[in-house]
Amino acid sequence: MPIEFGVKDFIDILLVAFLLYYTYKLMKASGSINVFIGILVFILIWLVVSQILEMRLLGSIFDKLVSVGVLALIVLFQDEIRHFLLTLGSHQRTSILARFLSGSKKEQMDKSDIVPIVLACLNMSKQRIGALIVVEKNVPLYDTIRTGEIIDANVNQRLIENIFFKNSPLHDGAMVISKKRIKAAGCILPVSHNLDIPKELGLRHRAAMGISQITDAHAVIVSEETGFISVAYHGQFYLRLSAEELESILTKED
Ligand SMILES: Nc1ncnc2c1ncn2[C@@H]1O[C@H](COP(=O)(O)OP(=O)(O)OP(=O)(O)O)[C@@H](O)[C@H]1O
Repeated sequence: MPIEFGVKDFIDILLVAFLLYYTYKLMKASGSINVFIGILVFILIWLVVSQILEMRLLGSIFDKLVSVGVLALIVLFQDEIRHFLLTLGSHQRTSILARFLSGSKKEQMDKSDIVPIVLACLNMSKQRIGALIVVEKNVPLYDTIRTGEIIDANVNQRLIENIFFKNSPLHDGAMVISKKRIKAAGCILPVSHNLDIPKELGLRHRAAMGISQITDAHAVIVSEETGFISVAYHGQFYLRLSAEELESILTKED
C-alpha cells in the first residue's frame, strides 16, 4: 500500500517537533531534563515492546502505565504546564483578548514610574541593601500579592528605599509593583529549582528567576552581598546592570 504524504502530514510533524522542542526547553529551564530523557526512553521501550516485538503481557502492563502516566505527568509538571499556558496567554496578541475577558485595562509603566525604581535600586546598590522588586506586565500577580502586606501607594523612590531598609518590618521578601502602584511588600515568590543557576546566586536570585519563569514580570534584584543590580525576565538573568541598562530593560515592550 503506497504511503500518502501531504502538506497536512508535514505540518503535523512540524508541530510535534515544535511541541517536543518546547517541552525540552521548559524542562531544561526547570532543571528536570533527566525526567524528559527518562520519558523519551520509556516511550521508546514501550513502542519496541508493544508495536515491534508485540509482547502482549509486558505490552499491556506498559499500556496501563502510560494511561496512568499522563495523569502523573500533569501532577509532576504542573508548574511547567502552567508556565506554558501563561506564556500563551501573556503573548502580546492574546493579551488583548485576556484583558478584554478579565475587563482590566492595560496600564503601561511610563518613564515617571520607572525612574523612581531605577534610582532606588542605584541607591540601595551603593549602600549594599538587598532588594527584590517584581514589576507586573500582562500576567496578573494576584497570587503573589496575597502572600505579602498590601501597601497600594504611588511608585516613589523614598518609599521603595524605606521598605527595603534593613530594620524595616517589610524588608524581607519581594515588593510587587502592579498597574503603576506599589501593591505589596514582603511577598513570597516561588523559588526556581533550575540547576544551571550559578551557585554564588542565592535565594533572592532564585526567587526572582522563579517568578520570571511562570509569569512575564520583570524581577529586579539588588544584591546585598555585592551591590550588583540584576533582572530576571522570561527565565533569563541580565546580570550586573548599570542604571541605564536597567531603565532600558524595564521600558522595553515584549
Ligand atoms: N522565596 C522568596 N520570596 C521572596 N523573597 C525571598 C525568597 N527567598 C529569599 N528571599 C529574600 O532573599 C533574602 C535572602 O537572600 P540570599 O542572601 O539567600 O540571596 P542572594 O541571592 O545571595 O542575595 P544577596 O546577593 O543579596 O545575598 C531573604 O532575606 C529574603 O528577603
